[in-house]
Amino acid sequence: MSARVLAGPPAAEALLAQTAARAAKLAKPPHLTILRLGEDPASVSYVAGKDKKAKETGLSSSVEVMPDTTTQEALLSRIAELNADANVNGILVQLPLPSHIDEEKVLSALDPDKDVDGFHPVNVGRLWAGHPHLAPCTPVGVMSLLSHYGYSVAGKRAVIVGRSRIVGRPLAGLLLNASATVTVAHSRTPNLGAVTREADFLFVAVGKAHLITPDMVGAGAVVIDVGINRLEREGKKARLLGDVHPDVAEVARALTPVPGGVGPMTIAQLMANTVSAAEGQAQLRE
Ligand SMILES: Nc1nc(=O)c2c([nH]1)NC[C@@H]1CN(c3ccc(C(=O)N[C@@H](CCC(=O)O)C(=O)O)cc3)C=[N+]21
Repeated sequence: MSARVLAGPPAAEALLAQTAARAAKLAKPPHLTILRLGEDPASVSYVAGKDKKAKETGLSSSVEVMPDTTTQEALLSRIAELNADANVNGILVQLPLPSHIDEEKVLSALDPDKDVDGFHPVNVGRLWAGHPHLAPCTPVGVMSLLSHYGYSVAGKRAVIVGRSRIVGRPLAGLLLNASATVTVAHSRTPNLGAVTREADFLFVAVGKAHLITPDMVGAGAVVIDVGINRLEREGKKARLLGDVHPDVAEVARALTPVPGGVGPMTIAQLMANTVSAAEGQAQLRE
């Protein structure tokens, strides 16, 4: 048996088409401002991808690059200006930030209604209270990938490996809101395989290449691989490896590939969140 491949691009295209239609109904195209500090190559490439996709989706976007020596004070004051600018609907501060900057402070400084990453404590609270407005792009993208391929998690056992702010934690909230029975495993979980084998839906977001091997997956599980591990190669493009070993395809019912699985959904969901932010702001003005 070989698992069904849950490809990201077709699901992302469907979400982008819906998002473009919503954007077109607004008085003007929603605007996303992306702040990037420094020249980390992965950040340069991700930010360029987001900017390009925004424009392809009929949104307006701009990228502001600040030096990696930017002080926290200067960054916070730019964020305050963007918060106050009625022409800016969404703000994204590309992570990771340079080590002299307090990430929590920066993320908490965003206007929660412009926080398209969904990392602000108000948005975390909305998610866990069961009524999300802007929730983190990767986990929301995972939920829409599942529904695109016809899967419902209601009443099913969902196991998440990883408890990050960006993926594990918010995914737990979303799955709970969708009526799954949710377990969050992490680096201190003893006998991880015994926990993951119980999953009907297994989500892995740890950042350890090929952590999940076939013996850790129950027959017929749906496996979502959120890991992106860069394997640098001499003189060649880095190879991307997931957190799930490809041989898991021999036991799982369905599996997302890396690359070409969850990654494209993250970007598509960022566009959807930008439109949601603009819609929310238009309602507040009514
Ligand atoms: N404030 C903030 N918000 C983010 O959402 C955010 C961030 N910072 N920092 C970095 C991570 C990473 N991230 C990805 C987005 C798309 C792909 C993606 O499209 N990946 C492709 C392959 C891309 C490639 O070839 O490198 C794929 O998996 O098929 C991956 C990773 C968003 N992030």
